[in-house]
Amino acid sequence: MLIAGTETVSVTMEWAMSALLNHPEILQKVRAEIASQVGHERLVEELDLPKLKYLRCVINETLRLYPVVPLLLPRCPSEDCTVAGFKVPRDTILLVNAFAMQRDPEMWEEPNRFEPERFEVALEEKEGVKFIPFGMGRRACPGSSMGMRAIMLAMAALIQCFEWERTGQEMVDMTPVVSTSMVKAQPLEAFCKPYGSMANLFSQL
Ligand code: HEM
Repeated sequence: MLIAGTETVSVTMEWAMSALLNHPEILQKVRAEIASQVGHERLVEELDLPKLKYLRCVINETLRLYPVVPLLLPRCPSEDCTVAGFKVPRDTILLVNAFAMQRDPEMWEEPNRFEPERFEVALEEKEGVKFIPFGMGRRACPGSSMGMRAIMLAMAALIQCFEWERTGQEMVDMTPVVSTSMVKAQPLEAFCKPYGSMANLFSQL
C-alpha cells in the first residue's frame, strides 16, 4: 500500500512537471488558472481543487502518455474464457497494455501529442475503456481519487509558489524505462525560483 500510494504519485508528478517544462504555454495556462481561481494571497488548498479543471486535464493527459503502471496488474482467469475473440485457458497470465491503448492512433487523434485540452470534453461512457491509468473493474486502483488529489494539490502549490524553467535550451528527455513502474530514464532537473507575488506569503511562514 505504501509503495502503491507513494511512488505512483511522485513518478506521475515528475512526468507532469517534465511535460509542462517542454510546453511552457501549457504551464502558463495552468498558472493563469491558479491565479484566477486561487490568487496569490494564500496557499492553494484541497477545497480549491474542483475549480482547477485545466490542471486536472494536464494530469489526465500525463497519465495517458506516461502511465506509471503501463501493464496494469496481471490477471489470471479461474475458468476458461474468451477475450476479444481469443480462447484463454484457465490459469493463463494476462497482461493489459494500458500504455499501448492510451497511444492507439485508432482511439486517439495525434496520440503522441501532449494536449490536455482533449480531456476538456468528458469521455463518453463507452470511450472510458480507452483511458485506464488506474485500471478498471474489481481490481482497479482503490487509491485513484486520493492519488489524483495528492498530485493536483502538490502540483498546484509548486506552480503557485515557484517559477519553473528548463536548465537549458534542450527539451527535457522524456524517455521511459519500465521497472516496477514506468519512470523517467533521466531524472528531471529544473530551475525554480520563488514567484514574486508569493513573497509576502513566504515571509509569514
Ligand atoms: C497516480 C497515482 C496512482 C496510479 C496511476 C495508480 C495506478 C494503479 C494501477 C494501474 C493499479 C492496478 C489496477 C488494475 O490492474 O486494474 C493499481 C492498484 C493498486 N493501487 Fe494504485 N495508483 C495510484 C495511486 C494509489 C494510491 C494513492 C494508493 C493508496 C493510497 C494506491 C493503492 C493501490 C492498491 C492497494 C492497488 C492494488 C489493488 C488490488 O490489487 O486489488 N494507488 N494502482
